[in-house]
Amino acid sequence: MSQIEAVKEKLRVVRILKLLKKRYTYEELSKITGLPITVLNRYVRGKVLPSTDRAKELLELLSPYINIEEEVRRRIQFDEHGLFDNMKILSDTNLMSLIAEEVASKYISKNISKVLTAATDGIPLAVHIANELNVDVVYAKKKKEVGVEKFYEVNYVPSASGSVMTLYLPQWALKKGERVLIVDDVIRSGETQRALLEMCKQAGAVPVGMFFLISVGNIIDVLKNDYNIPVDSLVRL
Ligand SMILES: O=P(O)(O)OC[C@H]1O[C@H](OP(=O)(O)OP(=O)(O)O)[C@H](O)[C@@H]1O
Repeated sequence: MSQIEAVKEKLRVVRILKLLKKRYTYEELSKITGLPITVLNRYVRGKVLPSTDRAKELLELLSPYINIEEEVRRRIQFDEHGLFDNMKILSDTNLMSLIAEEVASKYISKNISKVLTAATDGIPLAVHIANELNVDVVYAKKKKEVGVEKFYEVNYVPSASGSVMTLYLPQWALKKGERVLIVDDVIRSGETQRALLEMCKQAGAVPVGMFFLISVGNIIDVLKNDYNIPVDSLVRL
């Protein structure tokens, strides 16, 4: 294992502990890990990192207690209009990092050169995944910013609106031949995602896969079928 990989593993353990700390007390975590509360507390507060051996041990001991999908599901609470507050998920940088690590491990060998999303809510997840893949992140916006010379532009009809919208991306942001991972927080009708795929087409870029935190209905299977690329979501509603 390289030094960087070892550090990443240690940071992963700290992230897992931080997440578990939201549901378990230090006493409970101490029983699970066999480590004193003071030691666990120092890890959680980022004061020290576990040794390489201890990080491995902790990963094994803690894995049965961690279920990222459940963690996301637990935060989805629908209101009377059938909507939910996704900021309960997107605001948790620790959770986002853990999810991004999993997604990146699937795509790390796929030579991704850009992560592409649509503003606004796709951005936090896209940044975390791009960071893990060590590539840049670009996002299409719903308005034309001044100061940009040329845009890719795609019209689409978002499910809820019933009116035509346009997504804009500066042309410098996506180049011919680039290998693109498309991500977003939620996919419902898939219209936003089809617009992003169309943007890749305009640029001559290659969509390599798609990942969503939450998908509604069977849209994942529809896109997989239509585009013949891996399409996954962490939580299916
Ligand atoms: O699959 P679809 O039916 O296209 O819906 C999914 C899109 O809807 C949400 O964005 P929204 O357009 O609400 O914009 P926002 O991120 O600025 O809230 C979400 O972030 C996705 O981009």
